Amino acid sequence: MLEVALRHRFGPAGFALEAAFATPPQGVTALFGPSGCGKSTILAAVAGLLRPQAGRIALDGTLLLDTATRLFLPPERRRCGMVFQDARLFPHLGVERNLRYGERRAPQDATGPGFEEVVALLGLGPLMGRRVVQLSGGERQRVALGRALLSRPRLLLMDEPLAALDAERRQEVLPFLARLRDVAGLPILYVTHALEEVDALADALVLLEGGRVLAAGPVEELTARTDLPLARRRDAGVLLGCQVAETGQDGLTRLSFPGGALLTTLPPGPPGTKLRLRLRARDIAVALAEPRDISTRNVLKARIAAIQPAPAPQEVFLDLAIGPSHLLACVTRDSVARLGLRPGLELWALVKAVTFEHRVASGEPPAASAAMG
Ligand SMILES: Nc1ncnc2c1ncn2[C@@H]1O[C@H](COP(=O)(O)OP(=O)(O)OP(=O)(O)O)[C@@H](O)[C@H]1O
Repeated sequence: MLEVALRHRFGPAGFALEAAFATPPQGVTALFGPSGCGKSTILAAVAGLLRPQAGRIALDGTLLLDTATRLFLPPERRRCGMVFQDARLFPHLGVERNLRYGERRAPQDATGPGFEEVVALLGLGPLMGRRVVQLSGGERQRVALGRALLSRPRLLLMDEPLAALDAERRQEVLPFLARLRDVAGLPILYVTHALEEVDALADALVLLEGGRVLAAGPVEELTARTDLPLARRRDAGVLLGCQVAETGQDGLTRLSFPGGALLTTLPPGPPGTKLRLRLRARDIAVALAEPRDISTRNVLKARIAAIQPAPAPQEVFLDLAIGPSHLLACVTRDSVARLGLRPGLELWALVKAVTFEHRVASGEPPAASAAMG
């Protein structure tokens, strides 16, 4: 677990950071927020590249920084692997020698995946004989991930590692990042602007604004809250953990979640594959009676748990309970009045589309949208 508590101001009237959060012991914690909210500053402080005016940082109980006792571990003793937006490989060295550089930085007694294992994990075999200039942006990032992992870090810090890539390349690298997350068994602090990356990779989220933490916790929990900036986005909606139940003869795949099931058109993997669905609040409608003779296949029995304000004054969020699971639907206040919607009311939720993200290291395409209409 990484524990971070920081206070820092750049100059008397400059940007002020005051942030505290803790990450789970393994998996990706995304630092998410608008430009200039302090994400990279936090990463720099954790790496030891910035000495904050006040703070304490501990990794699995070991102090990296404690300004109260003037403890400041230099960057090279923190055992943080870093991956930046640009791969920062040594251009004059080939792929293998870049990777070996990482390996040489690993402490003698450190445990972790070996050279061959990392090469296989990140699909680097075919790149081995190449020079850095002969690599695509996505390939460079994969080598940078390998180099970071081979230094056997205790923590990985990633500063927008996909931001410099086009959409196609991002999709190419995402599954490798997911594999690394699942195999490395380390905490990964991951700075991003892209919700798509949060959906695909993050276990926990730290939402930042103006140098402060607005909220921190499991991604599923934070995406279900209507009081956070995430709810103001067009793609606002809950993330729902699902499992592939079966693929029927009709070619539709049944995904089960606690309390219900959804049908999708895309084949998201063999039975048992775990996925995470983003159910956008704008893609969910409600009906008082079970709708018949409509094209929407995903019609779920639900109960209104709460009605909460939405960003637009003429709209609200319905918090819909389906067994133990919750969805958010965005409807107009006019619909609330016309249908007499109120907490406790049972109704039907019509899910018009889902976006799903693979959560398992599989090498399959990580993200896709499926409309079932
Ligand atoms: N060395 C510095 N001196 C003065 N101000 C700084 C310094 N480094 C960063 N800042 C300011 O601190 C604020 C936070 O910067 P930071 O890079 O942490 O934001 P960010 O959330 O990572 O932004 P982005 O998403 O655009 O990369 C910004 O207003 C920036 O201008």
